Amino acid sequence: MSEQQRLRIAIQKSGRLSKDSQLMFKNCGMKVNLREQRLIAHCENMPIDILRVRDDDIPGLIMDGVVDVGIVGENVLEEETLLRQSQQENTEFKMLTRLDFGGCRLSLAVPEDFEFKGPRSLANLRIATTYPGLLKRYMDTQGIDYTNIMLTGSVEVAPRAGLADAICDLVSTGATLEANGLKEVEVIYRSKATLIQSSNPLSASNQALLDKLLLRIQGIIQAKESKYIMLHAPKAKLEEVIELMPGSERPTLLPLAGRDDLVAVHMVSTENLFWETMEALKALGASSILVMPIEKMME
Ligand SMILES: Nc1ncnc2c1ncn2[C@@H]1O[C@H](COP(=O)(O)OP(=O)(O)OP(=O)(O)O)[C@@H](O)[C@H]1O
Ligand SMILES: O=P(O)(O)OC[C@H]1O[C@H](OP(=O)(O)OP(=O)(O)O)[C@H](O)[C@@H]1O
Ligand SMILES: [Mg+2]
Repeated sequence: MSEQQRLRIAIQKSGRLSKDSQLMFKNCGMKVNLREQRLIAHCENMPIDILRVRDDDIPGLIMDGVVDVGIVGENVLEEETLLRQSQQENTEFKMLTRLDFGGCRLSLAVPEDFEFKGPRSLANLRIATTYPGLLKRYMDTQGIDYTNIMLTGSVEVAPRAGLADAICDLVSTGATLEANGLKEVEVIYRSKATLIQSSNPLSASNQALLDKLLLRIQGIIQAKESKYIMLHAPKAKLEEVIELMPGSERPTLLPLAGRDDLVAVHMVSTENLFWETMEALKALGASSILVMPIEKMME
């Protein structure tokens, strides 16, 4: 098959989304040798090429139809969309699915000793960010003037370096802010990684391949969120036990050898079973409660 006909997927070369993107494709059954530091990696068992680029380039590559599919944070996607809209450029793409990694928030943060009494406290101050479009949209809705200081990295250092009074940057655990003597004061955008597709039509075979991959990806996400639960329950308390199990519409009931008073209950739960629920189940007389991970799922 020629290079042109292979499905082209762009992922971040190295950074926060790289490992999870690679693992997701591996779990989909794709065999890709990414060990070499090459821009393009060929999938050995499917007609797919993986392009490894900086995450900032992925939305543009999709919107310009240079690659077919991409994994990128919603923050970067939305920022590129705002930039392109301001330049009257094409912003079309198809959102395929939100993924279960790359969760973070874009927040305003100020030095610990800054007296913050709401976004108004930032009026006419300098705010350093890598996301000028998202910051402007937020400040415009608040009706607050400010000076944008564009930085592509080390944003958290800007206040200490005297470059800015506040920052607008990505936060996950908050450890980076704390290490730089800053406090988070407003969340302006919540983001996760997403799978997006170019709006250019694919060949029938590539579209079929993508549809298959998408089902596998959704199966992986669903499986990660689900648990297989097994327990022994007293027959007399069965209704109450089933009531307590999360998403327990159709449990399987099995007889237990030599025990007429007990029954085994098996079910797939779409949620985790919390300790509190396990304790409540035990209080009802349930025993041998097992909560097991599910690797793959197809409904
Ligand atoms: N602390 C975090 N926890 C989880 N996800 C994050 C975190 N920080 C960023 N992300 C998400 O991962 C994406 C990539 O983050 P990363 O810091 O690797 O980007 P980068 O430094 O711009 O990389 P590149 O070199 O590809 O431009 C972000 O746009 C965001 O969607
Ligand atoms: O709240 P935290 O858990 O500390 O995470 C936030 C940090 O993570 C990201 O940077 P990353 O560590 O990916 O490095 P980078 O600045 O080189 O992109 C982001 O830009 C923040 O700096
Ligand atoms: Mg980047």
